[in-house]
Amino acid sequence: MSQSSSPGPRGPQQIPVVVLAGFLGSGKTTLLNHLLHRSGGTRIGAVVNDFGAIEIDAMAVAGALGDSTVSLGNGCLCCAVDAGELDVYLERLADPATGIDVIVIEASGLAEPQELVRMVLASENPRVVYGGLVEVVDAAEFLDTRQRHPGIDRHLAIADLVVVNKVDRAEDGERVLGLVRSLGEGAAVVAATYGRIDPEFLFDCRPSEERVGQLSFDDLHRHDDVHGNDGADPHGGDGATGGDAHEDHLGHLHTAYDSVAFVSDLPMNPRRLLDFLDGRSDGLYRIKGYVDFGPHDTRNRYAVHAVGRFLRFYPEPWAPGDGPRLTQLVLIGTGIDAAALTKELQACEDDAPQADEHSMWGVLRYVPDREEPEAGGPETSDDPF
Ligand SMILES: Nc1nc2c(ncn2[C@@H]2O[C@H](COP(=O)(O)OP(=O)(O)OP(=O)(O)O)[C@@H](O)[C@H]2O)c(=O)[nH]1
Repeated sequence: MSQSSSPGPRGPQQIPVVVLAGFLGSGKTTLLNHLLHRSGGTRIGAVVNDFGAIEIDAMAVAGALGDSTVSLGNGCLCCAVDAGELDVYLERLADPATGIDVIVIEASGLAEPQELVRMVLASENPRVVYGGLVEVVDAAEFLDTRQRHPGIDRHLAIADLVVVNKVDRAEDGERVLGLVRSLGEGAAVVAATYGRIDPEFLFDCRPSEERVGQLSFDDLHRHDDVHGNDGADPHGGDGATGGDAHEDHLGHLHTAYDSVAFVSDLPMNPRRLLDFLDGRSDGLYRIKGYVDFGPHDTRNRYAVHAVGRFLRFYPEPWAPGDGPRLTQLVLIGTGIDAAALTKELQACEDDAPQADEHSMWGVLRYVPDREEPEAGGPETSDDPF
């Protein structure tokens, strides 16, 4: 491999840029929040990329980061943003005045990691250096996801560190770990729940001088055949956010997915929303956002996460600075009908002034025990890291 394909050793003033990738809902935001809470004196800057039109992930990390986070919404970073645009953000975060020690790019769950690596390597900013690729795997969903998208193997093959997350939910965590190890081609593999890994893993996951993850020089300079073919119909979906199958990113995961953004200033009826969620199709793989149940719970908004058949609500008190009380949801899936979904969600709106008794029971069934941290929330104090 040509030496010119690899970043040189980190200079004294250089800030590593770590790419944090992984399929939809695997736990990237949860891991990023863990790092933010547990990184001690290390100051982390984050670039958060949302697939949907509402920047839910950025909302989930912004509280912890303030001005150290920049958000690149509405489309996969791998295609929607060019290297020059990313450079502007890296420049801002790498400014010595920010005091940032490491930058983490949280990719959307449908981004192609090799494209992101390429973009970081293309950065002309002498203050940043590529810091490695971390892939988060959802141990509970991995076997199914891999069946639908065999191209995912390729993502693991170029990773420097693979975090096999959600081992608490996996039926056979050991099998998934073994499989990931065999696909990781030398990457460090670490099991985790709620992304709780030792931050040292990440900040030390810089590749050696000889390699950029498992990417070869040719991989990095060839656009055509590095994407792998996952068998998904690149023209699937109705052409919303993810449907623009451009020649350059034909075969990218996101070309088979569409997203729908739903915003409402009317409260949602909890029973109707639950019926909607319980009846969601398998193609509707990921839902995330915040729900206002109005009179059914005037004190809290509810962060909602659906990943495959997994569903959770996380109540969080409304804060005075939250602005108008809105429901904001992003729905991501294959073969979804945006207009029909919007209509179904509109049918969940409810401006009745009073809550009926027990209306929240269905929702509360999906509120986790206290020890489960919310994707954007604080962690329990007995975390090992
Ligand atoms: N049971 C369990 N749930 C987890 C774990 N890690 C994350 N979750 C939950 O999984 C859901 C999705 O987590 P996120 O961190 O938002 O996932 P993500 O990869 O950022 O999602 P996208 O950005 O949409 O791709 C949330 O409800 C998390 O609380 C885990 O180890 N175990």
